[in-house]
Amino acid sequence: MQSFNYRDGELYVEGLSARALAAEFDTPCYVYSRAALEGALNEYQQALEGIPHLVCYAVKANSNLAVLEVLARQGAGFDIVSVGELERVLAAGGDPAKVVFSGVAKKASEMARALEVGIHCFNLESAAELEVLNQVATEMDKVAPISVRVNPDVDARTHPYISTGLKENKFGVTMDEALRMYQRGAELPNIDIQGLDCHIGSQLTELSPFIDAIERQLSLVDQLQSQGITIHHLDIGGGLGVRYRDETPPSIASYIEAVRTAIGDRPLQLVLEPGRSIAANAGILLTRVEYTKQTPERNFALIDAAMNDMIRPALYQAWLDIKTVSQRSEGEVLDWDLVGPVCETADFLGKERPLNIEAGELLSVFGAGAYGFVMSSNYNTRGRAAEVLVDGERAHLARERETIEELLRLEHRLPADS
Ligand SMILES: Cc1ncc(COP(=O)(O)O)c(C=O)c1O
Ligand SMILES: N[C@@H](CCCC[NH3+])C(=O)O
Repeated sequence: MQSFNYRDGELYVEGLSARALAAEFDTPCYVYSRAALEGALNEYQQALEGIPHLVCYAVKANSNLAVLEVLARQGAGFDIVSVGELERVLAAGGDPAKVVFSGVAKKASEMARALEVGIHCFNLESAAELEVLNQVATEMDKVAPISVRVNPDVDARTHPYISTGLKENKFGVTMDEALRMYQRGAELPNIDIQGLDCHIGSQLTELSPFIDAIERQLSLVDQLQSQGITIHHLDIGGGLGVRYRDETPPSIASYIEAVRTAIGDRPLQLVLEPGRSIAANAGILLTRVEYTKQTPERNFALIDAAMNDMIRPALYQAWLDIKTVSQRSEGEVLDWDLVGPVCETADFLGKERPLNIEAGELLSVFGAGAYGFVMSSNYNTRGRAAEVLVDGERAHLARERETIEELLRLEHRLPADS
């Protein structure tokens, strides 16, 4: 069943009308579908049946506790990039033994916490980080499980800001450097070599870059084996794209099929770090048109969601589908620029969208479940939107709307005598 669909001209999220959700939780407001989250994770799990695997959902895509809880209950592991994300996973009941820790600049204190709770693996991104981790582990009398993240210099053919596997990107290390890091790691008593890691970018819509990267990883696995270093798991990262407009990414099943073929019958546990392909199409952003303003050049719909709520159009020129929550039979379809209240010309969610709208209209921004709320900010002292998780006929307030009092609470006036 589609989690977001129109019935009798009205948008529904599972069993609830979007109009009713907006009335209850106000706008702007993110709405996630539990069934859609579970469905996407299940697609991965089913496609991976029969081989040892761990699906580590990339928490950065959508880190709401209720979302993490849904995925943890279905057996997901988690890919984290900060101690903050680790605490979220723990708070949501996630299993630390299924956590992989990515990121180019982990602090010693973050490593210590991850060692304390016993994560599955640290994905190391530099030789310097290996030394720091060994030291932290030694001080704690622990052994740290590690992978080295290689940068295979493969073009992911995605937006340059979300490509991570080219040699000019800051991520990972070269194949040669990885080899040296494994040799060094094998000598260190508080380091336990477990895997080999790679993540070449996000919103990939073709299979070939993934397969190229995996083949390069596998040749390193073989080279390491010939030197007596055994790799137990292959972490292929995340990155599978979704359809926002007219993209035709491979399905989860065909992606996994291609990966399985590339790996063959090697005795490797397969670790994946999907984020967007689980969360993007499990969420919408509801927003209301406050005013309309028509000029000789443009038709502006001034909406109550802004770039601080959803920055992807401004940052990556991302195109998100935007529709009215109620399909109207009367009125006229015009091309509208959907712009927010923030004082930036880049503050738009869509441009020249053919829509039939008037002031007060409710709109739904689709594909907003990943890299939406998590990238929001308080720019222009705007409290961040509420987040709601729909489960069948029930709506669960997953995060309250931020109030201005809460925003001011962390700041302090100067002392009166200064
Ligand atoms: C290391 C790492 N793993 C996983 C992901 C998740 O990627 P995606 O949301 O494209 O699946 C990212 C983000 O690109 C990442 O940087
Ligand atoms: N934030 C990006 C994806 C980056 C993934 C993190 N490595 C987006 O919204 O498309």
